[in-house]
Amino acid sequence: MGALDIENVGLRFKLRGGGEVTALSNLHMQIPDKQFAVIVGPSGCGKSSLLDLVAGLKEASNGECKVNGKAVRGPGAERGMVFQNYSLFPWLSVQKNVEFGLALRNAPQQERTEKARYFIQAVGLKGFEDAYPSHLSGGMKQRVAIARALANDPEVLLMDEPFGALDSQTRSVMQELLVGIWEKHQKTVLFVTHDIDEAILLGDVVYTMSARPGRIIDTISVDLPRPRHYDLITTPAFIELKRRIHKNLHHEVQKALAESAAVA
Ligand SMILES: Nc1ncnc2c1ncn2[C@@H]1O[C@H](COP(=O)(O)OP(=O)(O)OP(=O)(O)O)[C@@H](O)[C@H]1O
Repeated sequence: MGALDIENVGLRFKLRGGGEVTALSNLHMQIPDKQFAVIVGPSGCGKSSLLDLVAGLKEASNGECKVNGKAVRGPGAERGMVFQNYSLFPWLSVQKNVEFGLALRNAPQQERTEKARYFIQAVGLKGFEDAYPSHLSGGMKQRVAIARALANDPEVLLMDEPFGALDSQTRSVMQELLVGIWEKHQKTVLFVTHDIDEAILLGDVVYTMSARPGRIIDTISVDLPRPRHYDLITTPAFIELKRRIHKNLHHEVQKALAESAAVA
């Protein structure tokens, strides 16, 4: 079970020189168990902040995030996070990076070894168990980060632009890998991206956020059949979804630019 409720969430940051920034306001989302939910939004609208709130890395100024009805009060093993910059421990091997969450939970060594091996294989890195992050490509590092999150057996996988730093070919392979893992392991996924094609190719639902303060302004169910191959992006159904998301985003980016011009 990994249902996620985001109820009337607001987030404000106090600024050092006085005043505050409202990053999120009146944000509502209801993500059912096992759904692949994608968020797109203009830069600075609060997407990372929202994931941090669900991960328990930040605290909401008002409202609440709930996992299976239980309010988030801090980080927890039922939520796994994957960041754009991989966030691997450079001094640990692939095997030890993937074991990390299990070690934190004092899982027996045999369980750590077996689970890590299983997920290293699942992300296609068998044979690289003893390698260190500095010897891996970006795509390989992100596979390790995904294996590390999965080894901890989270119910909800939070992914903050995980493929943003990868070239388009690697990105497309990683998208297929992730969907395969999601279908097999039945996780709830909350995935942030700037890439509209990626959002539609991956998501059951695509949420569009407004310019800051971020809230959900559009929710689109993507009813395209799976598996979704890249060829799909030239079909009329795909183009129609893309047009709708693009139009909303364009409007929000214009709004954000107009606001910053007014402040300047
Ligand atoms: N610690 C902080 N103090 C003040 N403002 C902050 C702080 N952290 C984030 N912000 C502001 O809150 C807003 C939301 O930031 P956030 O990083 O969540 O946006 P984002 O949508 O993920 O951006 P991007 O797409 O560019 O990664 C931004 O305007 C940012 O400048």
